[in-house]
Amino acid sequence: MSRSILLINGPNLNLLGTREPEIYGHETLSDVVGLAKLNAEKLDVKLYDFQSNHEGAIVDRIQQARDEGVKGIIINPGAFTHTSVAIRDAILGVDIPFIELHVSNVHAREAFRHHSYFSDKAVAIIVGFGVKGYEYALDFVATSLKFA
Ligand SMILES: O=C1C[C@@](O)(C(=O)O)C[C@@H](O)[C@@H]1O
Repeated sequence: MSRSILLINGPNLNLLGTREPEIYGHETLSDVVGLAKLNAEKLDVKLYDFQSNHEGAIVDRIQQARDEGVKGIIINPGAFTHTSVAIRDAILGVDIPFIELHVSNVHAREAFRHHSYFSDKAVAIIVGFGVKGYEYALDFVATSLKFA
């Protein structure tokens, strides 16, 4: 399979489903990843998935993606969205196009969530669609020429 996509979830997203459910909903990360894998199969793409609470581990995973020939990255950097120059540099360093995704509408929340170290470089941003955003992102990446 020539097209592979990497889905990255940053810190605390392993708690999806139990973490502040009024903001992030009731579906777990394994629900989300399970559905994404099924959809990837239908779209004929290989999906790698990775979750970490550690900045350096995410940097390492992004660097590995280049060796794997990953064509597109979908990333929910969690709180690192608002702090991480290192993850930004990694994703620019490997030169793989990416989509930035947030489950919640970060712009309707605290001011410190309004700034992102990723948005100005992302192909597209998905914000506030709940976990449905992961389905939209995968569909877009798998069918977009930018990720061919
Ligand atoms: O951990 C998260 C999750 C988040 O990225 C989201 O998916 O809505 C929004 C971030 O501000 C927050 O730190």
